[in-house]
Amino acid sequence: MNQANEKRLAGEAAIRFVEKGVIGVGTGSTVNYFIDALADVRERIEGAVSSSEQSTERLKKYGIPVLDLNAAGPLALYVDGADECDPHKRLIKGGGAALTREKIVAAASERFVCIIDSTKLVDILGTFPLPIEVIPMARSHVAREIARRGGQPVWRDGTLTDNGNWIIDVHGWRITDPLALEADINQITGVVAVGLFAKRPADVVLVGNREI
Ligand SMILES: O=C[C@H](O)[C@H](O)[C@H](O)COP(=O)(O)O
Repeated sequence: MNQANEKRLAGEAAIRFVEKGVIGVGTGSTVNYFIDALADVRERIEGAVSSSEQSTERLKKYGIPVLDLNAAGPLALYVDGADECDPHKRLIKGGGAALTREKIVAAASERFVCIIDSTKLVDILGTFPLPIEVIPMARSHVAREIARRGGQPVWRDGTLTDNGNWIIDVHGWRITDPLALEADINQITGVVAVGLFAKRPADVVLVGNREI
């Protein structure tokens, strides 16, 4: 099966987790399939909290109300894609630069259903360069701190996040202890968020329509 087909199946399969209330919605090409399927059951839900301007636009196109997280309160369900997923459901995210808002909505949600195609499954995280959102003036400082830890930082030149910040992608890390690395990077001054989801991994992973 091709990659796009697996993404579509995963997006559609996630609908079975949707109950009434407000749904947390992630970002990316796989989530776009979820939003398309969500449109068919929009009568069932009150609305969505979105993790990006991109997803907000798509949700609104279908007439799905987009709510502010502060107004919505804790969410029962968050559905999002990932760039890599290890056997413990820990993830690398942020290939689309939406990692910070994604982390916030995931943290505020009781259940995180991650939708991916099979190319995203790995034994050890790190083949996909690890995205880090940084305050622009801290870019060089954070890059030096990353290099000191053995990573190769590459500025994603031309990308501005929805929060007005920049992205550094870290190449060359074989992430054997994702929890420790996430905590360590979060301590670097100027880092807004790191695209490692180890403290808050997914609860359910759908690879195509197969739950693992
Ligand atoms: O910032 C983007 C997100 O973390 C996406 O969920 C991730 O990049 C996966 O995207 P896609 O479903 O397009 O492969």
